[in-house]
Amino acid sequence: MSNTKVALTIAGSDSGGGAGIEADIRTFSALGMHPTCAVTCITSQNTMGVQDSMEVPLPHISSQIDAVCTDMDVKWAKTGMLSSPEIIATVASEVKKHRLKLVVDPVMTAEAGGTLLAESALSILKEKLFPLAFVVTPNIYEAKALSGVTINTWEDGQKAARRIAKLGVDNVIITGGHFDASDLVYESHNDTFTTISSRFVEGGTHGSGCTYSAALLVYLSNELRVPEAARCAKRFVENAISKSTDAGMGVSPVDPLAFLRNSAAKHHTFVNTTEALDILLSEKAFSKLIPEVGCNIAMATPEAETISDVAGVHGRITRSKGRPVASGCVGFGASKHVGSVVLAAIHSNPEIRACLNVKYSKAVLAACSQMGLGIASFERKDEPSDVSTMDWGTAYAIEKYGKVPEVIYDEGDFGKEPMIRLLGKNATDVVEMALRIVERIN
Ligand SMILES: Cc1ncc(CO)c(N)n1
Repeated sequence: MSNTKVALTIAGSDSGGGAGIEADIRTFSALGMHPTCAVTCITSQNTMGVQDSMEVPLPHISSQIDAVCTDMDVKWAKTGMLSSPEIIATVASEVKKHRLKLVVDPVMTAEAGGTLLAESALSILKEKLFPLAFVVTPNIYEAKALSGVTINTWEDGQKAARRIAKLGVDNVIITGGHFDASDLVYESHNDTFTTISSRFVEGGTHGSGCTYSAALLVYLSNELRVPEAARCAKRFVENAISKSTDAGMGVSPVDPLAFLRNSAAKHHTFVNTTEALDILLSEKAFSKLIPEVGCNIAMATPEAETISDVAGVHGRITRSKGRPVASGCVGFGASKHVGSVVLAAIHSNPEIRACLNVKYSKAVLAACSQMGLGIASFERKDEPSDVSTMDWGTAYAIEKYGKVPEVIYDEGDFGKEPMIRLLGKNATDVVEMALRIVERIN
C-alpha cells in the first residue's frame, strides 16, 4: 500500500495560472498531497477576464478520471468549473463509480469577469452533483443563485445554507459573508452553524475560491472535522491573498505557495546557521574569543520581523576543556540578545542578517581595524532607561557610523561584561570573519 495521499481536481484550466486546476494543483502540493487532475474545460484567461473557452469532450473527461482512479488510491476529489449540463452529468457518474468523497466549488463566474457555468446547468448541478457532495462551498452570490435567498444578514445566510443542504449536501460553507469576510459553516447532520471569523485581507483574489476549496479538501482528507478544516482553509487562503502576485494588469492571482517561499528562506537560514556553528565548534582556537557569558550566533530570514524569524543556538556557546561547545542545537527564536542585534541591523540594511558576539579585548579590536573592518561603538551609560540594550545600542552605533558596520562594541559597565559583535551577510561569513581575527591575534 502506498502512503502517498492523492487529491483529484476536476476543473477548468486557467491559462493565466491564477485559478482553476493551476491553483488547485499548487494548493494540493503546498499542503503535501499528490495532485492529480481531470481537465473539463480549457479557458483562455488572464487577470483581466475570460477571453475564450473550449470544453473537453465528455469521453475524455471520463477517461482522465478513470485513468487516475484505477491506478491510484483516490479518496477525495473536488470539482471546480463544470460548464455544461452534460459535463456535470458525466462527472456525477464518475464520482459515483469511483465512490469519491467530494468537495463541490459551485464556480459560476471568474473574478475578473466571464461566465463559467451555463445558466441551463444550474439545475443539473443541484440535482445530479449536490446529492454526491460532502461539502459545497458557494460564496454569497453563488449561494443566492443556488437558494434564491439574497444574503444581507446572518439569518439570510443560515436560511440559504439550509436550503442548499436540502438538496442532499452534508455540509455547506458560505464564504465571504455579510459585513466582513467571515464564513458560515453549516453541518446538516446536527443542524449546527459555526462562524469562521476573518479580518479583511488586502490583496488580489483571483483564484481565491479554488484555493480555498482545494485547501479544504486537504484538511478534510487529514480527517479534521468540518469547522476545523474550514478554519484551516480560511487561514491558508488569507495568506495566499495577502501575498498575491503582482503579475498582470487586472485582478492579481493569489499565491498558494506563499508560505512555502517563506519556509524555503527559513530552511536556508537554518542550514547556514547550523553550518556556521559546525565550523565554529571544529576550531579549537575559537575558544579564545568566547566571552565569560558565552556567545551565540544568529541569522535572520530575509523578511524577519521578530525573534522567531531569527535562527540561533539554544542555550549558548561556551568553553569546555579548551574547546568551544554548544549547549543546544540551532532553532528559531533561540537567541534573544544576538537575535535582537540582527533585527536592529536588518532594519538599516536588509543584507546584513547575521551576528556573532565575541570576547572584548584591545587585541581583537586592533585585529579588526587592521583587517579594514568598519567599527562603531556605544556606551552603556548613555542608554535610556526604558529600552532594550541590544536594540538601542545597535541602532545607536549604526546611526553614529552612518551605516551598518562589521563590528559593534561596548566597554561594559558594573556587572556587564564588555562585548564585541561581528555582523555580516550570513552566519558562515561572520564565523569566517571571527576565524580570521583569531589567526591575527595568535
Ligand atoms: C478555470 C477557472 N476556474 C475557476 C475560476 C474561478 O476563479 C476561474 N476564474 N477559472
